[in-house]
Amino acid sequence: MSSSSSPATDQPAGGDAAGAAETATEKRHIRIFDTTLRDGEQSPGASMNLSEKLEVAHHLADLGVDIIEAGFPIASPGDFESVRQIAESIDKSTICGLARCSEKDILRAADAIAPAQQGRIHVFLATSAIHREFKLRMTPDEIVRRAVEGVKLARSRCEDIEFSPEDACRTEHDFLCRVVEAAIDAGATTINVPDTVGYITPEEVFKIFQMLRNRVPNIDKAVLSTHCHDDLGMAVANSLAAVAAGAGQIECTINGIGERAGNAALEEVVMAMKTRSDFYQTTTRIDSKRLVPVSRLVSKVTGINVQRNKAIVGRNAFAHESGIHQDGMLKERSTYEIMSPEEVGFVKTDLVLGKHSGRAALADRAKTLGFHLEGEELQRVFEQFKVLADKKKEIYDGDIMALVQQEISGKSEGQAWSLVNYEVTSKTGQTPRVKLTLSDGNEEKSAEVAEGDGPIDAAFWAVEQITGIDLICKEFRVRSATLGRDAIGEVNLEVEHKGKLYRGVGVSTDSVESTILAMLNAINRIAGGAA
Ligand SMILES: CC(=O)SCCNC(=O)CCNC(=O)[C@H](O)C(C)(C)COP(=O)(O)OP(=O)(O)OC[C@H]1O[C@@H](n2cnc3c(N)ncnc32)[C@H](O)[C@@H]1OP(=O)(O)O
Ligand SMILES: CC(C)C(=O)C(=O)O
Repeated sequence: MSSSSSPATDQPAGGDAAGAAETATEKRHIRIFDTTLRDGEQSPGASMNLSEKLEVAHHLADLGVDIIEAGFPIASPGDFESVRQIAESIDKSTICGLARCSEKDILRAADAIAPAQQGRIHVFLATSAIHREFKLRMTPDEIVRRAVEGVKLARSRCEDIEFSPEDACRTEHDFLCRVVEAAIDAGATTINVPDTVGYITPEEVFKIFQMLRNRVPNIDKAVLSTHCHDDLGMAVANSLAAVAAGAGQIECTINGIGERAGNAALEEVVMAMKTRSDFYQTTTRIDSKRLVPVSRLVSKVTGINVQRNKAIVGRNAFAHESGIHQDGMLKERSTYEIMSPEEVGFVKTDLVLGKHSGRAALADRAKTLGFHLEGEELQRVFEQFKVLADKKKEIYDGDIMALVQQEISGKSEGQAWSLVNYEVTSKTGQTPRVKLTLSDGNEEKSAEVAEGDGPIDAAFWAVEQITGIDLICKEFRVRSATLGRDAIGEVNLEVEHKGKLYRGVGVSTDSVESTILAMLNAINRIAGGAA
């Protein structure tokens, strides 16, 4: 797609080695608005606890994200608290809270972002005929009045206001122009144009943005933003079409997680604009070398795996399997590689850690993987590292990531159950037996059970008996964190308790122990109120 705002060069495509030259045109800065902690968390089963959200927010700020949508403060006290704490502790990015067009939502969002150096309130109200008639039951005039009131109230509490006409891409053009003009007059500084249901095509997005720029008289007073869902697999293409038509902000999530099929993937839109800056003529503040570590972190804390062939961050994204490709790569990498693995943060490991490594080497390795370990946190991970190093000869990056993730996920509030010791007996043809001792933080409690189909089932019974918390296991996944027979086994659980879903993760070289640790992680989330 070509346009006056995105001049394509007439150079041959193919990166530096192919000789493509950049034009002298000044590049447009595109703001990256990350909504992993809000829309991303709306992925079924992806809820994060407070410490996980804080960790992700710090990584997003280090990555260079301009705006972090930290949550929907009216949704729950936990959401409010996480937005407030993120606003309090991050000054490198703008911190944004979402609100419906209602007084209580807007005031709650304003209070949550109040501590931020730079705060934003994001007010939304659906505008399409389907949403107006069936969901909101409001007339077009009422929609305009509510949008104006909402933006004005938000603006009385904060300078930086984003307004989203939800389902904008299915809204009648005349009405969309009317709402957008009114919202800007009321004080909106960013106008986001969401494709809420992932219905639109790139050509149509391009025309909508062009139409808004041509028809809304005050459009220059606001930054235009795009927010695309991936129901038809076009979220990234649509976001880039919006940029080509003049959008100045992209809303996206790490790994493309989000409601239903997800949102536009941050790493994909960023690397498309970077690799094809000759075409898009845009820049971002994103430090691309941090993309892989942040992708791994989000995958770990949400329990949503990244598919192997996922663009940019998938394990196979830079793997060249076939002979002709390998031959080309050996002769000249740019024959088959349009960007380098190092550029997006894949690291080559030459330092292998083991039982003789100290804190400095561990902290350094963790830093390369994107984690800043210090103080008590470093000490706790170091202790786990030494226990592991006694069992395994060599400790790989995957092991370190698994230990750090366990540390982040384990930091939940309130009473914390922990494993003291266990013994398991399992023989062919006999019911397994588990002797288990846990600590609730004050005292140790033990149980011995002979029940279940196997040692893992027996461990479930024993944990339930001691904690008094009933769990229905909905999903149980074991994967090895690294290669080799002595690899760490990582257990990811999804359990139901009183109708709500909770996740848990546990890592150990022993799969029964990983299971018990994953159950305790889920139980501590239940106790701490984080799904
Ligand atoms: C497109 C998006 O992704 S928007 C963000 C979606 N995210 C979420 O919904 C996650 C968090 N949500 C929640 O925790 C809850 O839905 C809450 C706390 C916000 C509201 O809960 P409840 O008060 O029980 O309302 P419920 O969810 O059943 O229904 C939503 C209500 O908000 C109204 N509403 C929806 N959008 C808006 C809006 N932008 N402005 C004003 N009202 C709205 C609906 O019409 C409905 O009102 P009604 O109950 O009078 O029919
Ligand atoms: C709140 C808005 C921006 C949204 O998430 C959507 O429309 O998908």
